[in-house]
Amino acid sequence: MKEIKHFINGAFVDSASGRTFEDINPVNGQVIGRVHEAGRAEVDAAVRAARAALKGPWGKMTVAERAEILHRVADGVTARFDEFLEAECLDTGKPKSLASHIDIPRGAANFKVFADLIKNVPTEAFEMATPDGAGALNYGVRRPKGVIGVISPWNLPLLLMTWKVGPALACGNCVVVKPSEETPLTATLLGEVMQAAGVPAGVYNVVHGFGGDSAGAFLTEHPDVDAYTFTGETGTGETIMRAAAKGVRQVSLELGGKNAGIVFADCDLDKAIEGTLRSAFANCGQVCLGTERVYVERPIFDAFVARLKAGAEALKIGEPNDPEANFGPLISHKHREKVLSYYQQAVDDGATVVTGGGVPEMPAHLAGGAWVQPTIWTGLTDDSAVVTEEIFGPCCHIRPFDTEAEAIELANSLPYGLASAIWTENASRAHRVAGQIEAGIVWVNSWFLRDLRTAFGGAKQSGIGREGGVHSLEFYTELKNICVKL
Ligand SMILES: NC(=O)c1ccc[n+]([C@@H]2O[C@H](COP(=O)([O-])OP(=O)(O)OC[C@H]3O[C@@H](n4cnc5c(N)ncnc54)[C@H](O)[C@@H]3O)[C@@H](O)[C@H]2O)c1
Ligand SMILES: O=C/C=C/C=C(\O)C(=O)O
Repeated sequence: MKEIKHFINGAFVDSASGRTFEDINPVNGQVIGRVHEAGRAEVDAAVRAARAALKGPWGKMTVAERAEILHRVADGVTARFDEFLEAECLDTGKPKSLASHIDIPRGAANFKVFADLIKNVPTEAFEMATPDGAGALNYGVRRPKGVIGVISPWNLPLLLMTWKVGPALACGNCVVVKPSEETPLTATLLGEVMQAAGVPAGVYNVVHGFGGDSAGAFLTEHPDVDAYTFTGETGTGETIMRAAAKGVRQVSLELGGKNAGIVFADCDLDKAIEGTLRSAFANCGQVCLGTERVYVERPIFDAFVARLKAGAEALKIGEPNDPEANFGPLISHKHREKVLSYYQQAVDDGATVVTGGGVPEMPAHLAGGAWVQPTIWTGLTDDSAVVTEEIFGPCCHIRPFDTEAEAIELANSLPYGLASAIWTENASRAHRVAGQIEAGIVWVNSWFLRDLRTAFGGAKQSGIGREGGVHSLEFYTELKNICVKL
C-alpha cells in the first residue's frame, strides 16, 4: 500500500498524529494509498521551514542562479515524465492521451517560462525636479513577497499547482503547497524532483489534508504566511479571502465559472463543433474554462445540436491506459452525485435530453468508477439551475439566439466571468463581441490555446488578480520605489 507523506524542509515526513486518509482511484474506486493528514504542527513546521529558507542560500541566490535551478526542476519533470503521467492518471482517472499532452508538459513549462521571464524583467525609473534644482532619481526594485501559501484543486493537479509554484519560486519566494485531498501524488513526486535539482530545503513544502478544519484552513489561518494563491470553487475562495484578511494578506483567486460559447451562423461549423466538444467534454468536463452554456444563432441551431450530439456519442469512454480512450471518469463518487443531481434537475425542469443524462454501462473491472455519460440538453429556461450554476461535469445546455446583442446579454447574464469562446468567421464581429464579453479570457475560433505570457484570471465572481507572464510579478513580488536626492 502506497504511503503518501508530507514534504517539509527537504524531507518526507509523517503526521505526528498518525492520522491518514485514503487516496482513491476514480477509475475503479480502489484505494491507491494512504495519505498523511497534516495537523497544525505539520503546517507550522512547513511555514517555519519556508521562512528559514528565505534567509538561507535561496535568499542569497542571484536571479540567474534561481533561473538555472528552475530549469533543472523543469528538466527533472521531463526526465520523470512517465512517473508523473502514471501518478496524475492514477489520481484523476484522466486518459493518458490527455495528460501526456496537457498536464505533464505544462508541469515543466510552468517552471521554464518563469525562469526565463525573471531574467528579463525591466524596472522603472523617474528623474524629478526639486526646488533646489538638483533633482532626484526614483527607481523601482522588486523583492520576493516571502512565504506563499498555495492551495490547488484536483482537476489539473500538477498543471495548476506548478502554475503558481513556478512564478513564486522564480520571484525568490518560498512556498507551502496544500494540494487537493483527491490528488496528492504529483505534488509529492515534485518534492523528489526539487531535491534532485538542488532546490534548498524549505523552499518547496507540501502538506496534505482537507480544507475546512484541516490542512487547508490551518494554512490560511497561519499568521506567518505572507500571501495566498488559490484555485478552486468560488465559495472556498470567499472563505480563504476571509482568513487572509486577518493580518492583511494578499490573495490571488482563480475561481469557478459557468462559461458561455457563442456560435454564430457564419462560423466554420467543423471548427465550432470540434472546439465545443473539447470545451464541454475534455477532462470529463472538469475544466474551469470549459463551456457549459452554448448559445447558437438560430439558422444553424438544429444542425449544430445534431453535430454536437454525434460528437458526444462518438467519445471513447475508458481507463487511462486505453489508447483509444478520450473520456475518463469524474474525480470521485461524491462529485458524481453532484453532477447526477444536475442531470436529474435538468429533467425535472423539462429539458430535452439530446444525449446522455445517466451512467454508462462499464465492464466489471471498472464498475466501481465514478463514470457518467457525456450529456447535452436543450429547452431549458435561462433561470434553470442547470444553466446558471457551475456543474463541473461533461454536460452543456444549447440555446438558440437571434441577434448579436441578445447573445452578448445572455453570455454576460451570470455573476461568473471566467472564460468564453466565440465562433465566427467575421473578423469585425469577433473583435466587437469579444470586447463586450465580461470575462477574463475570451477565445475566438479556438479554446484552451494558452500563451503563458498572457494575463490569466477571472472577472466578477470568477476570481481576483491575473497570473501569467509579467502579471505574476504583481502578486509574487513587492515593488519598492527608492527616491535618491541628487
Ligand atoms: N479559475 C481557475 O483557473 C480554476 C481552475 C481549476 C478549477 N477551478 C475551480 O475549482 C473547483 C473544482 O476544484 P475543487 O473541487 O478542488 O475546489 P475546492 O474549492 O473544493 O478545493 C480546492 C482546494 O481548496 C482546499 N480547500 C477547501 N476548503 C478550504 C478551506 N476552507 N480552507 C482552505 N482550503 C480549502 C481543498 O482542499 C483543495 O485543495 C471548480 O469550481 C472549478 O471551477 C478554477
Ligand atoms: O480548470 C482550469 C484550467 C486552468 C488552466 C490554467 O490555469 C492554465 O492553463 O494556466
